[in-house]
Amino acid sequence: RETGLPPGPPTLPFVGNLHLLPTQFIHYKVGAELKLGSGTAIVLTDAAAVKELIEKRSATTMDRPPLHLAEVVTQGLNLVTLHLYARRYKSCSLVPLRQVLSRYSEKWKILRRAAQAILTPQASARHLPIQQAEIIQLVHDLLRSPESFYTHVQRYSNSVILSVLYGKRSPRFETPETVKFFKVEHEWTTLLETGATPPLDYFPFLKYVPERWAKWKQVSKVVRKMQRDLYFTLLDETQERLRRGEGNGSYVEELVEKQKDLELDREMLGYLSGVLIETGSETTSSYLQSLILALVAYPEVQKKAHEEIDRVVGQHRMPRLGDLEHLPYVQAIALETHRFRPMTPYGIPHYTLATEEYKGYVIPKGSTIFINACEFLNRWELYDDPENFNPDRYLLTENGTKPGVDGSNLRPTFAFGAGRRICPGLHVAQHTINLSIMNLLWAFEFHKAVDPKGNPIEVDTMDYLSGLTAKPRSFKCRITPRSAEKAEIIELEFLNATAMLSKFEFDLCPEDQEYVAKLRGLAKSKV
Ligand code: HEM
Repeated sequence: RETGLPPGPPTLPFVGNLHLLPTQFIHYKVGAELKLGSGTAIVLTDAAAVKELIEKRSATTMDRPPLHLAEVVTQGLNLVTLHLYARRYKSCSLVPLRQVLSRYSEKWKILRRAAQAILTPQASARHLPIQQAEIIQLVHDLLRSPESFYTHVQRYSNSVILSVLYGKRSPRFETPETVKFFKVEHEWTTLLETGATPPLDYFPFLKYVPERWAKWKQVSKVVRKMQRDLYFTLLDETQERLRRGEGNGSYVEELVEKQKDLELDREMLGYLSGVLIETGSETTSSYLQSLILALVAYPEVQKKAHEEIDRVVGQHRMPRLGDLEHLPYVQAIALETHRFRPMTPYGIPHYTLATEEYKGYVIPKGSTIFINACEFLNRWELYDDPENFNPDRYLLTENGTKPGVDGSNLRPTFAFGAGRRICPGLHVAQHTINLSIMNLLWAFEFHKAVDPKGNPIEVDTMDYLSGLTAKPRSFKCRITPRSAEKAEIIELEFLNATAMLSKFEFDLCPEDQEYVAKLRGLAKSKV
């Protein structure tokens, strides 16, 4: 360990602290500075440090660490992982380094600029009608088969994002696009898991092991093919519909129309939109699964939310986004869920483009920076009883901190990252989240499931899957409609939503067509 670095645990020869990188609950296990192979990783556990280093000094901390697998699989076109120094060109004497660097940062700028097109609140608002119709299907699905809530939520998040991006929805969890997405996502995240491949980014010579001995190279090719098949089929279908004059205002249509101005070639267009499905789908569904888990574990929170929603929205109609400003407790639930179980507990790592100095410590150029949100969002000095799911804290102070404590370095949007890499899907995600919380709590009570002897089955709010995003392991719960009148309203609203949903039901496979027709027929017979 070089002098001047922040303190960290003892290192082993060659690997440094690589062996300490846990695969599960990473956020509870590591401290301030780690040596990863010959590289350095800094773990920020303080909101002031995030504000200073990731926001104010964003120009030098905006990069992502090199991820050779992403290079191989997406050939430098994954906006999330795009590393501005393309290592594979570094030693190439034919192309001057500066030219290569500027080509890469140019590519990132182009992709990011195009992604900003859905970042603005105005642009996101355009997609509200389909988001509003999709939440009605989720509520209807939960009414019909509440035991499948885990996959209903996954279908819903995936369908919202496919509708927003490509104008094409998924009415079932078994809809071919959704099945393909989950298959690709599974293969891709398995490949990226710590330990699944040799540490290629810390020991670059491993990249040159011939394919017959490096299974990861074969798997990478398969994943690349699967991703391209999904991304480019969806892109081609959207372009074809646009040519037929059957556009419905999706994000990709807008990109296609502005393709020249945005300087996007076909490859960039395909990957940009594809990567947005990847980032937008499971983040939102994991958030909603965490929310349901917390609601089951904390019935008193539901009670308060029910009282507020009944007072503002009443019994006779479903909530709309416009109700949100009159529902401070619901807004507090949204924030508390982000604090209680941040979706990316360790953020998505940043990487320094230049050496920085912070509070007397040196952060060398080329350091990976993790934001340990989970640690500082659970600090006893800042929060009252932080291990408790208690939305009331956000009614007392803006950032949920104890009254009298300085919480000015925190921000309610921290869950979406910070600086120049802040999540571009923030507004789309917040609309989905807010519509979901209001409607789920208007319609249902979430209880513990009971075993055959009638005893409640406890839920464990710490039982999460391994990985860099926080997804609760599948759990059991009982979801019941709050009244017979509400159940009837849900059937009626589901029928009324047909007009909007069917605008997004292009080229459905015969099974999907049969499914939506049957579902709507059933709803008709009930109203
Ligand atoms: C609950 C929902 C979501 C959460 C909590 C979330 C959180 C995050 C976080 C923490 C980052 C890293 C920011 C940083 O590096 O500082 C990020 C990046 C990103 N998110 Fe989200 N996100 C969500 C939903 C979405 C949605 C719906 C989309 C797309 C429509 C999206 C697209 C992206 C993209 C493309 C990036 C990479 C940006 C870049 O590297 O320049 N996210 N998100």
